[in-house]
Amino acid sequence: MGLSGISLLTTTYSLILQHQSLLLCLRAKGFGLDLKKDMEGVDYLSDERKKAQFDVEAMKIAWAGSLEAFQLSDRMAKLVANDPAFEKFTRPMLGRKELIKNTLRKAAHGWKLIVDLRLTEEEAKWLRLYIDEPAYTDLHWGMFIPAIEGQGTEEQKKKWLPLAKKMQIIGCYAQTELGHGSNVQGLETTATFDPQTDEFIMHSPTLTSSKWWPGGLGKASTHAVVYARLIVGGEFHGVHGFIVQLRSLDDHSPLPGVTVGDIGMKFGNGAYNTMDNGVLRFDHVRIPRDQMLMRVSQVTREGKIMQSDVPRQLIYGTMVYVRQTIVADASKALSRAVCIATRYSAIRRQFGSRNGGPETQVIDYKTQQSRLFPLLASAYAFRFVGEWLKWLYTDVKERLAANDFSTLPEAHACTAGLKSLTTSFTADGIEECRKLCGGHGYLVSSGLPELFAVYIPACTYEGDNVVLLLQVARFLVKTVSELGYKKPVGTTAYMGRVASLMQNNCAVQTAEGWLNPGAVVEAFESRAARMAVRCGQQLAKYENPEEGFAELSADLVEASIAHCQLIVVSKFIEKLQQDIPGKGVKQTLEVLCYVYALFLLHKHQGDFLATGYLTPKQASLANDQLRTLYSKVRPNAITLVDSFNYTDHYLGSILGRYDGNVYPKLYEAAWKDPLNDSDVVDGFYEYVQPILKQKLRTAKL
Ligand SMILES: CCCCCCCCCCC/C=C/C(=O)SCCNC(=O)CCNC(=O)[C@H](O)C(C)(C)COP(=O)(O)OP(=O)(O)OC[C@H]1O[C@@H](n2cnc3c(N)ncnc32)[C@H](O)[C@@H]1OP(=O)(O)O
Ligand SMILES: Cc1cc2nc3c(=O)[nH]c(=O)nc-3n(C[C@H](O)[C@H](O)[C@H](O)COP(=O)(O)OP(=O)(O)OC[C@H]3O[C@@H](n4cnc5c(N)ncnc54)[C@H](O)[C@@H]3O)c2cc1C
Repeated sequence: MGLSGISLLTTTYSLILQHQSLLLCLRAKGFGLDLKKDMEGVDYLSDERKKAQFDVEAMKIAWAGSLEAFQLSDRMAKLVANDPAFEKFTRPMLGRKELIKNTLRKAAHGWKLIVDLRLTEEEAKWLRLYIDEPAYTDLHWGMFIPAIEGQGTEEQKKKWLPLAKKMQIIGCYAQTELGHGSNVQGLETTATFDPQTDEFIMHSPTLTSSKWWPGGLGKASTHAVVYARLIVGGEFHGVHGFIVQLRSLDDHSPLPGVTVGDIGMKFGNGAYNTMDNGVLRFDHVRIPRDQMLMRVSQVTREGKIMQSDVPRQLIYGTMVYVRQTIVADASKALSRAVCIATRYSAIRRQFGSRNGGPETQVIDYKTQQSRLFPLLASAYAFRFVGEWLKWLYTDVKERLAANDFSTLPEAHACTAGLKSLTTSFTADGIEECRKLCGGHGYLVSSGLPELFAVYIPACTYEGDNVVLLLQVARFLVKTVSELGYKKPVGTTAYMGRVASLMQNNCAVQTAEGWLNPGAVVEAFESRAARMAVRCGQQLAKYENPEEGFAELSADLVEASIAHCQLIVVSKFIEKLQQDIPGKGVKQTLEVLCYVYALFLLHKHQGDFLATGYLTPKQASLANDQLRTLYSKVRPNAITLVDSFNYTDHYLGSILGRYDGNVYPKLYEAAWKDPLNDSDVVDGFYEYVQPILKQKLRTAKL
């Protein structure tokens, strides 16, 4: 569609919106309510905002990472929120075809803004984030381009990146197959070198070899990085990436030998159904030899395999990159849900009314606090560990460019483990936020059902969370087994003090004693070290290490979780050792840091007790301190979620509105449902009236 088509659509769309709100006013008046009068301009959360004990503007900067990052993100959020083309409230009601067309329209409008306003890549990334609709562009920018950047030679990058970055081609990341996802080495698609023609022949030999799941593949992509078994001279040489054109650049039809389509509807309405996850089969499709991504291995014109000195694991490098971005995204998704649940918990009142006065705000119930505040603290914890992981990834990338591969295993273990830990917790956390909002949380207009439906596949894509924790376990077991002769570094450096961590027990004697970063870190280090060493000792009893690993895998997963939780706690504490300006900002973050750590300690106290590091009394003191900490969070709760700086557009939730004007807006939204277009429902005369009018022949009923 041309750009004039897009603006016509936008105008039509805003006319529809105006028409809807007019209808709504008339209808509401019909019920004797003047909603317009009640609704506008009042901040129902202003009393809550006055309770803040810290400088909210400074906290916004601490959350964003820097003043520049805050300003950039704020500018992009407002650009999207103020543009009617990005309206999203009708999304859950659209059929699949309309949904995809709507997403294509938004992506085109987003691209027009990027070009017209000359946005930087960083600005464009935030723009796409705030458009808040999974689209083929996520995979094009998030995986296709990084795959070429990470695995292509300089020549290949020179050829393909300009085309991709100007969007003259659209690409996706085609790795997973119908029969193979986690086991990448088990992929069946073949790329056979033909020395006669200097080409690879891409082929899907079985049904299970069909590519299945790649986002953007179904309908949008013209190209893909396809992962396939390299076959040269009749021999298999491992899985590699190949750039393959799938569709004509003239009319978008599939090229000869290519069968491609969408895999069908996914969980939830709207949600991830805006994405065209696809299926792809090749029937002996030929591509030039130079379309194999050749940074790791090269195939020469003569059909020789040449290995460069980079490790073959670099073929998995795009996954390391994306797992790192997924950790940063976890804090965004969790903070959105928490923002909604916190604001609504301050508006919602139940029970406790005295002398006809108002009922109690549900946020004041200790049970509500003990469920909500750890999620709030976790959102901040994930934000800071995400920031650290980005630093780690940047460092590894620079080292790789200089052919230093020493930190790659650590980067793999950290990205895999933290991706798993943060996405599992966030998925559960969003669902908990829905429950914290009672019945209204189940309404689509709360924003929570769609957020949940969009988010949960994060536990599966980019590596199933259990499979990834098992990777961390391998890394830990290796670290433990090498302790006698190799000094552990990075996130496993604490293992170097394993003797004292195994012997020393917790010294905390009072609830206040837990407000000590050293005591907290030592508790998490001791628990993680003891669990890893215990697994190592158990493993040593097996003659066949692989058999032992499989047998003990559930325990190994728990040890990996303990290690990853230690990383998150430590990075939060390290963040607080930095200069954080603004009245009360650091002190408030310290409270959240202790909430995060002591909540985990309470939740997993079985581990801490079983490893013998804590006594039941010390565990109980931690819980006492947690209650005190919740009281400290309470006055700051609303402003802590305001500090995320989310627009109402991005939140997409009536319950989470900034002004707290929940009930009139919920009432208004109900009347926007198409079912309320008429008083008598379609189908009434066919299916309901005949029942009402029936004359029963027997008197039995
Ligand atoms: C602005 C950015 C926006 C981004 C937008 C993105 C939005 C997201 C949308 C979602 C898109 C989703 C995409 C996908 O899902 S793509 C497909 C992802 N697939 C997977 O993740 C598959 C998971 N499986 C694997 O990663 C591996 O196969 C596995 C780790 C399980 C390894 O299996 P296996 O044991 O068979 O391993 P190998 O024999 O091949 O290798 C073992 C050694 O290699 C090391 N290793 C493994 N992985 C890595 C890695 N990624 N990096 C570095 N090293 C790695 C492993 O530790 C072993 O090392 P040792 O031999 O030394 O022990
Ligand atoms: C929304 C979405 C988008 C996606 N986008 C893409 C994309 O763009 N490109 C792409 O290539 N792929 C994509 N994928 C595919 C995704 O990467 C895979 O689904 C994922 O890697 C998991 O693999 P699997 O489906 O084979 O799960 P399986 O490995 O079959 O997992 C099934 C179960 O087996 C368990 N299991 C598997 N192996 C082990 C083991 N060794 N030990 C113990 N338990 C095990 C798992 O824990 C899980 O419980 C996407 C998937 C989804 C849901």
